[in-house]
Amino acid sequence: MPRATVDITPAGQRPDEDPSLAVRNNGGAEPSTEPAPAGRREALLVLSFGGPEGHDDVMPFLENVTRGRGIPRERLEEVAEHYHHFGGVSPINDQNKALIAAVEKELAAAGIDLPVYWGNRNWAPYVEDTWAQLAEDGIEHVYVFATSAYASFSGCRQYHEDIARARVSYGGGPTAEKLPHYFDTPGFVQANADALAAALASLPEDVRSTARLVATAHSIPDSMAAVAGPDGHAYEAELLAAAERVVAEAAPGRPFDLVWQSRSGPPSVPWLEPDVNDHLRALAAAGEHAVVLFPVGFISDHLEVIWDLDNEARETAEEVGLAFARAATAGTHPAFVESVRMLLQERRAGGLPRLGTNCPASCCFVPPRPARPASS
Ligand SMILES: CC1=C(CCC(=O)O)c2cc3nc(cc4[nH]c(cc5[nH]c(cc1n2)c(C)c5CCC(=O)O)c(CCC(=O)O)c4C)C(CCC(=O)O)=C3C
Ligand SMILES: [Fe+2]
Repeated sequence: MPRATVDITPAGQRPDEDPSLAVRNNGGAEPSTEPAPAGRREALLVLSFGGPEGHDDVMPFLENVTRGRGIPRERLEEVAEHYHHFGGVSPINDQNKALIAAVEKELAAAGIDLPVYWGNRNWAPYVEDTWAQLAEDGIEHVYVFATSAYASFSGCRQYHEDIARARVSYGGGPTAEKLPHYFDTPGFVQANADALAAALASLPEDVRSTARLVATAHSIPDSMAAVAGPDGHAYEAELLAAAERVVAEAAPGRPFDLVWQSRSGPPSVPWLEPDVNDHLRALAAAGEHAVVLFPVGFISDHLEVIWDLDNEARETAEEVGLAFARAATAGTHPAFVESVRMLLQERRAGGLPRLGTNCPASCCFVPPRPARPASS
């Protein structure tokens, strides 16, 4: 089922240029430093990407993802094949359910009585439907935990827009605030560091101490990277900071590289480089014997991890003779789950937003592509 679209920002206009848009964009409100008022009915909303649940869902899902974003048809067909390889089912939905179950348990254990809801941008349960449920359940305020740890249009602003679209489609509902970026929380770092250490330990003993550590994240267009975060380029900066902390924890003193995966878009548009596969070839050519990839850019082992790394990158490594291991993502690691609880608690207590890790409601803004006549 393709979802209905609601334009919340006129083409080319930043959401902060028109006060009425700012009101409608309350979901993306500036992070507050007020403590939660006593008696306010609150909830946590896990807001994610969504993924298909079977073969027939794949194309409508991809059309939702890429609507208006100028991704060539051939790329869609290629990506559809990746999903069909897994029965048309993305693992991301089960992973989100597992995260929600773990967070519910964590909150209950800490004596925090707060319901947890789930909504997606691109597939059921759509955030618009979840929003109606929140409103009907009498929830007055929602803390939004987006399943991306970083700044960028795709990982941050677009989630603000999802909230705004849901509010517009319902005609109101709870107020909301997006929890800060969490790439540098101790629990996220610990989860990734434990996974990196385990992946290193899985390599043959003779290459363990020399294996090259390679962090990966989703490539984005250069133009999107340039406007990520309040001063631009925050996506790359935050990824570098996260990878540095993970390596400092798991393999102190060892060098690492940060490279990019899963690029789409037409070849004429520049995206962040180098691509992970090109990088593996370059490492082999430079005489390296082994690599450990750690996809610090993602929080679960969804399709772009299990296909683009476990399949494509592993194959490239084999071709060029590199021993290969891939570290797990944070998933439901207890330290990560604890960090989610702490983010929430900090905010409810009125703690200062963590400096440098909050996007104002207007940042990461990428003007929509101008409408083009449909080509037949
Ligand atoms: C930064 C970033 C994240 C991390 C932040 C976050 O997690 O939000 C992310 C996550 C994800 N991306 C995902 C899937 C896809 N992304 C696509 C397309 C794109 N991603 C982009 C960026 C990112 N993407 C961009 C700039 C595009 C081009 C289109 C556009 O400008 O918007 C396409 C279209 C086909 C293609 O071209 O690949 C698909 C199918 C899935 C679900 C996987 C599953 O099903 O398990 C997840 C979690
Ligand atoms: Fe993506």
